Amino acid sequence: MKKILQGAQVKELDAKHISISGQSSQELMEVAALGFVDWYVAQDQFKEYGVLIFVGAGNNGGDGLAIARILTNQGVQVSVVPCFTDPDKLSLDASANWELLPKSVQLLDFNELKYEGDLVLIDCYLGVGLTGTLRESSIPIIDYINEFSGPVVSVDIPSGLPSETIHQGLAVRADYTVTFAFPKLSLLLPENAEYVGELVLVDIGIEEETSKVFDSNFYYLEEKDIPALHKSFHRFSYKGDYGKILIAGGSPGKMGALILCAKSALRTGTGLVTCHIEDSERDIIQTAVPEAMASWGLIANLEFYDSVGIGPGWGQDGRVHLLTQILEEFKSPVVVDADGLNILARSKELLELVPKNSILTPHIGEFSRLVGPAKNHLERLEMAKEFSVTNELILVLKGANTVISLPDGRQIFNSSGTKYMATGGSGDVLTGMITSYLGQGYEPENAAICGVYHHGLAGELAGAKKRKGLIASDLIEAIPETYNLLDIS
Ligand SMILES: NC(=O)C1=CN([C@@H]2O[C@H](COP(=O)(O)OP(=O)(O)OC[C@H]3O[C@@H](n4cnc5c(N)ncnc54)[C@H](O)[C@@H]3O)[C@@H](O)[C@H]2O)[C@H](O)CC1
Ligand SMILES: [K+]
Repeated sequence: MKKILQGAQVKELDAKHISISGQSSQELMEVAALGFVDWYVAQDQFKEYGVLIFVGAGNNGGDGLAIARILTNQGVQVSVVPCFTDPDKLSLDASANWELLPKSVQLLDFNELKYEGDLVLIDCYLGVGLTGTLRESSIPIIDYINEFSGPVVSVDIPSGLPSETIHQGLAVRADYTVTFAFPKLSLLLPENAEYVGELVLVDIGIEEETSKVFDSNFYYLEEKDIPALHKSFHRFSYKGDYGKILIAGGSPGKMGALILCAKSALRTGTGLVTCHIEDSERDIIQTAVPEAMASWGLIANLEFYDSVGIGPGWGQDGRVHLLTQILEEFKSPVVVDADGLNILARSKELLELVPKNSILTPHIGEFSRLVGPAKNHLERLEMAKEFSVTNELILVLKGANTVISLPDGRQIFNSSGTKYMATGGSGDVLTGMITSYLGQGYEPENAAICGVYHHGLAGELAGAKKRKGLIASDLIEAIPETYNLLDIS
C-alpha cells in the first residue's frame, strides 16, 4: 500500500528515488510527462482538441514544458503560456525542458491571450512547491484558468491548492487532476473536491519500498493491494468454510435494508446467512431472500455464528436489549452500522462491550453522533484515529474516499468507487460485504479493506453501465464481477 506523504517529504522521496535508481531528476520528470501524455491521449473526449499549457517557473512548469514537447511530437496542436518573467529563473529541470521545446510550439503572452477553437487547458503553473499564501501576481492567472470555457486538467495538483490541507482561498478548479506517484492528502479531502475534479493517479516508477522510511499514518489503497489480502478456498471447501453469519436488522417498513445486506453477504461468498428479525416480518425476508434463513425473539445460539452484522434498518426503540445480548455473548469481532451505531451513540456505556477489532461503519452523520462533530474533514480524521486507537476498534468512515482507521493508528484511504454510489441502501450492501468476509475467517483489518475496496469496485462496474440510474441492488449484482476482474476465486 502506498504511503501518502506531505509536501516537503515529496522532494525527499524524489531525491531518495533518484539516488537509488540512478535516474536523473530530469529523467524522472520525463517519465512523469510521458505518463501524463499516455493518459491524455487515451481520453476520447479530448480527441479533436488542441492544448493550451500554462507553465510556471518550478518543476510543475517543467512537467508542462516536457508535456508540450511530447504532445507536439504526437501531432497535437500545442500552445504554451509562460507564467514567468525570465526564463533564466526557471528551475534546473524546467530550464532543460525550455531548451528542448520544439520551435513549432506557439508561445503566447498571458496579457494578450486570444485563442480559437476547441482547447483543453493544461495547468502546470504551480505544483506541490507552493509555500505560504498565494502571491498577488498569481491571482489573474488562476482567475483566467477558472474562467476558461473548455476543460481544465491540472498536473500533479490544481495550482494554488496546498498539498496537505483544505483550500485557503484562490486555487484552480480543475475538471481532472492527474497526480504523480501517490495522491497528495489535500486531493482526498471532501472540502477540496470542487478543485480536484476527477482524480487520476499516474505511476512514475517510484517503488513503494522507497517511501517506507517516511513518517506517515496515511495510506492509499489500490487494486494491486487487494488479491494478497483474500483467503483462498479449495476443492474440498464446504459451505461451513465460507462462514455462517447472523444479521440483526430490519423493522416494519425498513426490511429493504436488511434484504440488501443479506443478499450482499451471499454474493460476497457467505455460505449461510441468517436474518434475525421481528416475527411479523418473516414472510418478507423468506420471499425476498430464499437463500437466507430467519430467526426471531431472543437469539438462542450466538456461538453458532462466525460473525454478526448489526443495524441495517433496525430502528432503535426496543433494540438496546438485543444489542446488549449480542455484545455480551458474542466474543468475536462484529460489524455495527446504521441504527446499531445510533444506539451506541445514545448509550455510550455499551461501547465498552463491543468486542475488540470490531468494525464500525458510520457515514459522516453517524460519525458525528457517535464520536462528535468536527469542523472539517482533517479534524474528523484526527478524531477517527483517536477513537480507533482508544477503543481498539476499526472505524470505516464512509464517503467519496472512504477512510479505514485502524487500532494501530494507520488510516487507509480507499481509491475505488463512483459518485453514482450515493444512493439509498449502498451502506447496507457494504455492511453485508464486511460481515461476510469476517464470517469467512478474514482478519478484521482485511475484512474491512476487502469489503470497502470491492464495494467501490462494484460501484464502478455498475456505474459504468447504469450511471445515475444505479441502485443498491446493482452493486450486489456486480460483486461477482469484481472477483472476475481481480481473479479472486
Ligand atoms: N515525484 C513527483 O511527484 C515529481 C514531481 N515533479 C513535479 O514537480 C513539482 C514540484 O516542483 P517544485 O519545483 O518543487 O515546485 P512547483 O513547481 O510546485 O512550485 C514552484 C514555483 O511556485 C512558486 N511559488 C511558491 N509559492 C508560491 C506562492 N505562495 N505564490 C505564488 N507562487 C509561488 C515558486 O516561486 C516557483 O516558481 C510537482 O508538483 C510535480 O509537478 C517532477 O517533475 C517529477 C517527480
Ligand atoms: K498544477
